[in-house]
Amino acid sequence: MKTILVLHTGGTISMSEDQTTGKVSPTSENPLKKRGHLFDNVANMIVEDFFHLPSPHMTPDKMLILKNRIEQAIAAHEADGVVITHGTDTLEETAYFLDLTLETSIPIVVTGAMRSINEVGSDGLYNFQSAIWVALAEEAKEKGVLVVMNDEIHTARYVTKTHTSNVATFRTPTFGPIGLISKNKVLFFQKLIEEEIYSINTVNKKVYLLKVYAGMDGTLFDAVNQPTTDGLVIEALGAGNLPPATLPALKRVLANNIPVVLVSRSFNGIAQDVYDYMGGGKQLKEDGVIFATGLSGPKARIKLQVVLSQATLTRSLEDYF
Ligand SMILES: NC(=O)C[C@H](N)C(=O)O
Repeated sequence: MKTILVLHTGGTISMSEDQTTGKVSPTSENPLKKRGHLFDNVANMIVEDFFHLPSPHMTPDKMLILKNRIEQAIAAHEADGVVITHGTDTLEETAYFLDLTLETSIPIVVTGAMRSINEVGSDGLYNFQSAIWVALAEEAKEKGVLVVMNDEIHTARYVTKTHTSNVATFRTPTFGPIGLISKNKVLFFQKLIEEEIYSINTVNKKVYLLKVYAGMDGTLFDAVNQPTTDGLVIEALGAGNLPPATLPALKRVLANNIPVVLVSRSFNGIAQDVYDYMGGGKQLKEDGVIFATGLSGPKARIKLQVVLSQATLTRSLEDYF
């Protein structure tokens, strides 16, 4: 029988709702630990209450601690797969951080819940069970970090939370899920074309994220243009365009050798340097802005932070995106 390492980090999957007030609060011990017997004939389980965090409290430093624990388990051949339960608000960022920093072929699966453990129609135990099945599946090997929610299997790289309350909240824009679970049967129908792994031991780079809007000027660009800033990601308009009033401040950021990575604020599609007008993507790229393909703003920020945290860069920063 295979062994699965389960690392609980908190989130609604570990919370309970006060049936009178409707308030959802963390529990002292993750309720899923009491349901371990459901997997007695399925897998050996090593279960750790690793963090007790609502996921808005998750930080890159904590993601690194989680990564190091998993790395230790991999090196010690402690488990055949890993399941991490996590709050959904920042689940996609932790999953992608692990995807970029863990070198392993074993399944690493992240899951969560949109309803607390004692709510009618709670999805936590169901998602947890699905995550265990995926972590046990041979086909889940060599697939990078996976996010399993609501019967779907997504890559950590592209999945995102799209709804504040719906159990079907996790979607992959443009491409869709790479697999599904149906009555505990795990099916894959896609996989990532290439993997990216970066070895890091620290993650203290200051990388900011700005969302662009109609009529935006350079105020926020000037605000992040500091000697302590290591990078900037901008969620630009459409295919990758900016309002002209942002350009002088953007040029001041670039002149201070602060790398600027651009993604689109649009949900689907990719950023492309197409338009040749003031503020158009073609001119931004010529000015040195790096276009990231297919990533969301938060994902591009995680990636820039990880890439800059390596001991050395083996190629130009642009070649990493
Ligand atoms: N569904 C959830 O887990 C949301 C919760 N606020 C969290 O991210 O911890």
